[in-house]
Amino acid sequence: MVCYLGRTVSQLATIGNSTNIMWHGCPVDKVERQKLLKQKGCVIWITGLSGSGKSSVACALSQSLHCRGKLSYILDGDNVRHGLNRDLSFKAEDRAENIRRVGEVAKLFADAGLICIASLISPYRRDRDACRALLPEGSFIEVFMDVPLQVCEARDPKGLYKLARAGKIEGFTGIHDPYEPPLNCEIVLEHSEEVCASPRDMAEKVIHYLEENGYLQA
Ligand SMILES: Nc1ncnc2c1ncn2[C@@H]1O[C@H](COP(=O)(O)OS(=O)(=O)O)[C@@H](OP(=O)(O)O)[C@H]1O
Ligand SMILES: Nc1ncnc2c1ncn2[C@@H]1O[C@H](COP(=O)(O)OP(=O)(O)O)[C@@H](O)[C@H]1O
Repeated sequence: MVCYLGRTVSQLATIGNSTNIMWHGCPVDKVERQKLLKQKGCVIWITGLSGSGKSSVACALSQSLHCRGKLSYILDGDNVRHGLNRDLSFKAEDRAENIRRVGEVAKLFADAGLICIASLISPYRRDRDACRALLPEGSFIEVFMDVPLQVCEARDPKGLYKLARAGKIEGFTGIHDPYEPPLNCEIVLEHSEEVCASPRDMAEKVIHYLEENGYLQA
């Protein structure tokens, strides 16, 4: 029987198209990294329509965590599509692959002990739930930007809704393509005529959740 690093070759695995692979552990693990950072790794997944405020809340949250001496990192859909996911379109299957890849990266960041803030439209429940399943129970914190389409379209900072309405963009979320709101997410950030909260106020609601659930301590 062949051994490698004290492991028998029979522990080789096939994952997808990757054959004969073996997971390597290390004495410095997630627990040690969390002690170093004095926080618990997790994924804060911000989902909502284009223009709902995902990036604004993500930035405000990262700033607030930084002021508390906590290390976070933002995976923003727009930004990730400039590099890692530059090969993906907005067809449903490509959006699914976008979310799958970001979910796997977010899982690695959480394992590194980081507070990973993922802000993507991520319109399909099935894709978001698949990301949730990658993480230990409680480590995937889904945040829904509950902002009506009318408000998002009135904001339209990039003019994309206008282009979509003019037929110059096809398959735009909320206009041509669907958005499936979460059915039981951890946090809902509402913005309506009655409830007007700033990105900072919204971020503080997420901070409160993290404090209450012990993520801001090792
Ligand atoms: N067809 C279509 N539908 C929706 N959004 C579009 C589209 N084409 C380009 N954009 C711009 O891409 C940003 C969304 O990228 P995401 O990776 O978050 O989308 S998804 O999760 O894969 O659905 C999104 O950025 P945000 O406005 O910050 O959400 C848009 O500016
Ligand atoms: N809570 C808020 N109240 C008012 N305007 C907001 C709020 N959050 C974001 N905005 C504005 O809405 C627009 C879209 O915000 P953004 O964070 O880019 O949304 P998304 O990332 O979901 O596309 C921007 O012009 C931003 O300044």
